Amino acid sequence: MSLPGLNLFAPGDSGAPTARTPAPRTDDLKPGSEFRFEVPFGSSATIKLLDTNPFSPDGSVAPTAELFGTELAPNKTYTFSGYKGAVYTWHGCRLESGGDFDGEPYVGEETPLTQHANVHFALEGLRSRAGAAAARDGFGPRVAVVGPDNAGKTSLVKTLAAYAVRAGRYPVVVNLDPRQGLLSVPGALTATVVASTLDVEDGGWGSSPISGPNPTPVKTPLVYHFGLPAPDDNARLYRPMVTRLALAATSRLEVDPEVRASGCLVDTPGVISQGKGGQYEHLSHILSEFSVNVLLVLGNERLYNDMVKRFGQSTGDDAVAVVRLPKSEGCVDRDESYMRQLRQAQVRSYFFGSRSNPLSPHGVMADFSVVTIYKIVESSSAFSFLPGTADADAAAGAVYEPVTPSLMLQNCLLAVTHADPHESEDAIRDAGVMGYVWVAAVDEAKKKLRLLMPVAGRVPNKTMLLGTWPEDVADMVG
Ligand SMILES: Nc1ncnc2c1ncn2[C@@H]1O[C@H](COP(=O)(O)OP(=O)(O)OP(=O)(O)O)[C@@H](O)[C@H]1O
Repeated sequence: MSLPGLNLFAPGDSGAPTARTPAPRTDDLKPGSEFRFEVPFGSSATIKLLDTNPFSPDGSVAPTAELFGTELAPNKTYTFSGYKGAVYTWHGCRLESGGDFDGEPYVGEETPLTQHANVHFALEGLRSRAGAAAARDGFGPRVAVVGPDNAGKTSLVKTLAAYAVRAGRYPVVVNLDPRQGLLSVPGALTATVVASTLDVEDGGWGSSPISGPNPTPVKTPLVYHFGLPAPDDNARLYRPMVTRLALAATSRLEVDPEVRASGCLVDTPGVISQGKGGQYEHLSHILSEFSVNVLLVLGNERLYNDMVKRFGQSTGDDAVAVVRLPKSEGCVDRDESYMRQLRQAQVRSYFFGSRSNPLSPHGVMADFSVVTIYKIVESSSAFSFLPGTADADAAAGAVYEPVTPSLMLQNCLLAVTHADPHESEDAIRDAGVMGYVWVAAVDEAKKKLRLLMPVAGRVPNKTMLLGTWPEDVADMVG
């Protein structure tokens, strides 16, 4: 399905077993245990749930297994590449696995899944109450997950979203962490109504509609492009974007009673849980904009105490239930080289899809004169909600600067917004993203850009944004 000459996957990532592939192994998982595994980028490994439960000799209990809340189908082979995760079983199961794992997979018996399931059932209680009160504008739980980097926040959000979908709910899942994308590229902040099964293999969420058929129903995220790695890299941009996403999420909750009763699940960046240099201000902004009433704190006892002191004291409609959950023993620290590969893989899969759902991007030529590009400016100046700060904002400078196309754009990702060319900064910021293009080549002599677009057609006459995050992705087109 790919265009001739385009590399569909990274070199070595063909999906075929390599020469050093060890023989398949089988593992019997006791009820309540999980199979933890890591697969490097450029390799692949498979996992299959066998149709037999060694812990139910009379066959009365069917084997079950799930990956971050989404059930595996028996006898189906799932293929993973550049992945770290765990298959959990409630009732016991036998797994067959093979391929190029990073180290030996192992079975862990200490998992916090029971607590996570209890949180799900508590949220279900709130949703049922909200559903019963839907005629009276009952809102389901608005949940935010906080904790340091690699504490398992995204995994918890994924698990709770998957359980909610299995219970017939339609939660709005919000990603406020620009370090990695959720149904979009890194640098994007997104809100998505998750109404269908999550995809087990492709990063665990599924895909957004771009082109071609899809094995799992697509999800349509609302996207704003922040384009920098951390909220503090431009708080004057981050906070209004959070407000904008919260408005969009709230209006979605308002118009649809089923979404309203399901509530929302908000994933936050680890850095804002550090409490240093006003980081809690970001958190407090997120909680108030999304009217969060359930705050899940992962791992850290000090953070939990801070959260209770700061947010757990209010009563009545503003009350926030602060709940501490243990960090999973399985959570793995991801080093910078892994994170970089993950970002690059997310950008590649935006254009080329995945092994199970390949996509066909299109190359187009565009004149320098038909593109309007702004660079997202890094700025450490603080954001303030105090009155009379317009002058301070003006003194802090622009958040977007016009860019004249040049070789510097080569290999860069550009966010195509809904804003017309030369609209105001606020209009561009609030416009949302219609899609992304990647700059394959720049011909300064002929004043032309060669762009890779996910769909065929002309380059939209809209404002494009260039951030420093994610970094350039080279060699996407062979
Ligand atoms: N039980 C588990 N077993 C194996 N791997 C796991 C488990 N739980 C989470 N992981 C993996 O650990 C890594 C970190 O988890 P996760 O992304 O959920 O953390 P996070 O708090 O969202 O991190 P960050 O804030 O840095 O994005 C991920 O690669 C995830 O797939």
